Amino acid sequence: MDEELRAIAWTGDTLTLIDQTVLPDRLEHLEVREVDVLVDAVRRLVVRGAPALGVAGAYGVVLAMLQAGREGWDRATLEAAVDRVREARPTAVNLAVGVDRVRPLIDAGVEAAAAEAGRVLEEDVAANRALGAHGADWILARVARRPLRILTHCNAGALATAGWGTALGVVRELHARGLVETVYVDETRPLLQGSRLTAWELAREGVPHRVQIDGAAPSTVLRGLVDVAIVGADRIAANGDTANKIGTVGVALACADAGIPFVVAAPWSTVDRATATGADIPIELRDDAEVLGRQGSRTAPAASRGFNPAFDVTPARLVDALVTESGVLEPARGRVPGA
Ligand SMILES: CSC[C@H]1O[C@H](OP(=O)(O)O)[C@H](O)[C@@H]1O
Repeated sequence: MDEELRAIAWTGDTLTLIDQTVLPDRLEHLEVREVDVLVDAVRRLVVRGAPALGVAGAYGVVLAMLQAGREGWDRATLEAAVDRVREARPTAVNLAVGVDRVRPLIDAGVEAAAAEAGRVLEEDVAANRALGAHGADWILARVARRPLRILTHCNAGALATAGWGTALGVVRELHARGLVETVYVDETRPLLQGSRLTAWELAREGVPHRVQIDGAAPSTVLRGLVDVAIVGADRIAANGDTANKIGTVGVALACADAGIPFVVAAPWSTVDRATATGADIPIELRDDAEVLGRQGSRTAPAASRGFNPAFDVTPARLVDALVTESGVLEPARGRVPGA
């Protein structure tokens, strides 16, 4: 494996994104200099994952400032453009957090705003490295100090963050210690972030893994084939309820029934104390076509409609560990962010 994987980078006036819609077939980059190109990239999941969206939001403010200077926007036009970035996807709280980190610096100028956005990026990489170690330590202390069989859902890796990853940050740390036997990777329909992105990250680094259909996950857990499940998060409420990719709560229910740890790995930037419970987390409803296919490749009759919530909410009582950069909370035991 060559240099560390970075999904998002800033070079002076351009945000360079790995285009995650064409992985694993092609590694291509999208260079973004305009706000509405970034908004489209967020909505199409060219860039995706809560922490990565936080960085995109932060630099989205800088892009808006630069475009305002090029095109002579007034302040209202600039603020409306920043709002479009902030509202591009509703569930991952990091997008709004990233915008709100940089927006107050609009009057301070592009250099100051870009410097703050750079801090958002580097803070996330540092947080992921730290939470990876905390998560590995917590798991090894509670499961066993031997190579482990892990299950993960969706992609919470370097591609979903500024670098290293959250759930995959814990996996990378365990792998570095020689303590990963295999990773069961849920393919994660409909957009296949697991089979396309997580498997790509693990394969390029030689981490043993097997891709499974989402529907296999509860059975794999209940058959005793998994020692621990580790997932990311898009928004964590004050009571510890956690929004993550659709299909996550099924994994958590199986883990609870099987008595194995269900671990959420996320930086504090994903915790939203202003959201009291999971019932208050906005769940993104995406296009039917992602579920049903489009003309010529439909997976259901033309008369069928789809139902495509992109996230679900796992209640805190099912979250054995919330792994952050400053340590591990245990929501299932009542140790929650808002306590
Ligand atoms: C480290 S956050 C990853 C998180 O974000 C993903 O959602 P999406 O691919 O729609 O941006 C998924 O929920 C992951 O767990």
